[in-house]
Amino acid sequence: MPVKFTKMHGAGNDFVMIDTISQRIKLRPRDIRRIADRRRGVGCDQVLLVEPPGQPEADFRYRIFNADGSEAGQCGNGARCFARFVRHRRLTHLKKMVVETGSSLMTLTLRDNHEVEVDMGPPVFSPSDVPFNRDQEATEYKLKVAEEQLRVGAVSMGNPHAVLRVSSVDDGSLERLGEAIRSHSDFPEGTNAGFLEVVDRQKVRLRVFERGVGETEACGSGACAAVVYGRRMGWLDDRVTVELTGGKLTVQWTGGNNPVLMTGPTAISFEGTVRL
Ligand SMILES: N[C@@H](CCC[C@H](N)C(=O)O)C(=O)O
Repeated sequence: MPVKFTKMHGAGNDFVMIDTISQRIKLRPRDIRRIADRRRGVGCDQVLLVEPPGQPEADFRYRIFNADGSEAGQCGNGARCFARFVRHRRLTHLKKMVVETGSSLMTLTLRDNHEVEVDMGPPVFSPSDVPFNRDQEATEYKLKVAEEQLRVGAVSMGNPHAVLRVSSVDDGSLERLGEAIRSHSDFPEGTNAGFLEVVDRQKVRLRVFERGVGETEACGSGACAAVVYGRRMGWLDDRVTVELTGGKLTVQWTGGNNPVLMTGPTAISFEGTVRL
C-alpha cells in the first residue's frame, strides 16, 4: 500500500507527517515501526497522523506515535510542525488554530520565519496524573536509580516527564541514567527523562531521553517540563531560552495554573511515498 508523507523536523526532533484525511488508511504499530526505521523506512522520532477533529472546538486532531509504535498524548515540537504542515498542504488558511491531541486541546500560532508558538496548557503536578508512584505532590522527589539517590521533578505536559538538574549536559553518564529513568518502575507508563543544566536565569541547556525513542535532538514538551521545574525551584525567570542538541526553543511560564508557551522553528525536509 503506497502512503504519501512529508518529512519535517523541529530543532532536529524529526517527524513523518501522514494526512489520513485525504488518504483513507489505518496504520498498525508495526507499520509505524517500519516507517520510523532509519534503515528500512523513512526514519523519524515520531509519526504524526493528521485526522479530522473529534471535538467541535478543534480545527484538527492529530495522533502521535513514537518510533517504537507506542502512542503518546503530547508532542510539543510535533505540534509546531503540524501547524506548518496543514498550512503547507492547504488544509487550512488559519494562522491560529485549535488542535486536539490524545491528551488536550492546544492553540497553535504561526509566526514569522516558520516559527510556531504552541500554547501547551498548564503543567500538571499531581503524581496520579503524571503518572508517578508517589502519595504526596512535591516540587522535587527522591528517586532511586541503581544505587544512586537522585532528586527529580515530575511534571505532565500532557505526557510524563522526569527532570534532573545536572552541572553539565556533557557528562558521560547521562546516557546510562537517561535509559534507567525512562523505564523506572515508579513511572507506570514510562517517562521522558530530561537533564537540565542551568546556565543563568534566562538560559538553560537540556538533553532529553524520550520514552519510546531514546535520546532525541530536541523535545518540546521536555523543554516545557524542564523550565516549569526550574522555575518552581526558583532557579529560572518566566522566559527562558532552552538550548537542545538540535536547536533553541523559547519557553514562557508565569507559574500556577497559567499555560506554558513554547516557540521554535519548523522545517520541511522532503516529501515522498512509502510502501507498506
Ligand atoms: N518529541 C516530543 C515528545 C514525543 C512523545 C514522547 N516521546 C512521549 O512518549 O511522551 C515533544 O517534542 O514534545
